[in-house]
Amino acid sequence: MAACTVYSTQSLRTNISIPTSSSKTHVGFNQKQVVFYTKSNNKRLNNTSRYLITCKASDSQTIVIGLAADSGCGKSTFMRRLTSVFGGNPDSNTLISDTTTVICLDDYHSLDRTGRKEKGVTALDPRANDFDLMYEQVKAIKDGISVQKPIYNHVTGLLDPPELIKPPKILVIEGLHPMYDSRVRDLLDFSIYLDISNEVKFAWKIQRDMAERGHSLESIKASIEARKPDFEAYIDPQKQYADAVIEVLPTQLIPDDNEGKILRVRLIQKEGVKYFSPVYLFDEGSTISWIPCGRKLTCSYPGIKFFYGPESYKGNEVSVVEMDGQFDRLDELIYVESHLSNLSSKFYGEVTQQMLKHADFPGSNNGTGLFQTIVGLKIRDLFEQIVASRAETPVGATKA
Ligand SMILES: Nc1ncnc2c1ncn2[C@@H]1O[C@H](COP(=O)(O)OP(=O)(O)OP(=O)(O)O)[C@@H](O)[C@H]1O
Ligand SMILES: O=C(CO)[C@H](O)[C@H](O)COP(=O)(O)O
Repeated sequence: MAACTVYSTQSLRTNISIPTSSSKTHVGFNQKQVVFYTKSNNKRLNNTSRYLITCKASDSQTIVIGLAADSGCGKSTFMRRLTSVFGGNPDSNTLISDTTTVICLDDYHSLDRTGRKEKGVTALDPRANDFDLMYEQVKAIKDGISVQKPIYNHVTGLLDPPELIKPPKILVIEGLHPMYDSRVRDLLDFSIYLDISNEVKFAWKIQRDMAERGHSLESIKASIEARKPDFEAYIDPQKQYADAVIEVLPTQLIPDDNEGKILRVRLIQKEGVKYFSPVYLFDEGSTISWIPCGRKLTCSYPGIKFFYGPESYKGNEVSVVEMDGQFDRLDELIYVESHLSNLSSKFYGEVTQQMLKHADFPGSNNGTGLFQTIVGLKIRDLFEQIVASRAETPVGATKA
């Protein structure tokens, strides 16, 4: 239950307050109203109009983060970095730390694998997903109410019996459609889109699905092609709504490179988002190109190039930090970190420390790992700011 203070309306000015669990009553919540029960026999009390309930939202509201990307685009890797920033265990299967719970939106597939096949729709098609249930459950969790969430089983292609999800401090909803439905989108306190270009997606898919899942090159190509129209219609447009986009492109340092190993990664940060202040290089608002290679940073061919500047993105004002190339020595990242500002780190060198801690994660030697780590710190900062602001102002005042 949320920690709420119950005031008698007649005696507000005389400062008489009844705590949430007084000797005679305790307070319950359903989705619409506050309900009083007697303690002795848990009987509902109807005549509660004399009371005014004031709840501090910090105690009762979950912060919701949306992470959108196509399958195989690094969502799990990003979640492991985020969990680690919050002090959780990034190697746990459930990715649940004391603070964060991650829900994979595949669990809201309304059609199982056979159902999709019969109807001739992909999992990316909104018709294969239950947005009403997604909205109701995310809203309930945000309001502090536990839900029985369905589970989509990727091994069997069927829906398993549901599992209980209790409201955490931070809920991350990750998957194909966190920003597709406007009702769900409006519940998000912050949103991220991982935008992996087709060339790079292909290289990653081959690496994973051939090496780890035994798929053939032809089948991987066919699956990417089959998903393309729905990806473009339903997934890609969500990036216009994202507060931060991590865009992953082939390098520009090697002319006509098509290996997809060296990456140019752009962190696109929306301006004017509450509790989110974009990271910048050297001088906020300026436009800068920087090649840090030299005495303080070892760079083998083709080197490393940074860029920072303002841009317009999908009709929004954004600022972009870009890194092309990869680090030879990860400990030297501290040199780059010292030139970045507004990182929301707790101490000098925290970004480098996080990157070194997970040096074995994919992308740790390039901009994907660097920017995922920075966005993780930004989410922690956003969370701390929201909690602090709620602690200052009790935002809910309800007459029962
Ligand atoms: N930054 C990266 N650099 C290189 N390869 C990467 C990177 N991120 C992910 N990959 C590759 O892509 C694969 C998929 O990554 P990950 O499991 O994090 O993606 P996902 O979006 O969670 O996938 P799915 O939705 O299919 O479970 C990894 O096994 C790895 O091969
Ligand atoms: O795009 C996806 C998100 O992960 C999957 O393809 C979708 O969830 C369907 O899963 P499966 O192929 O295991 O039936």
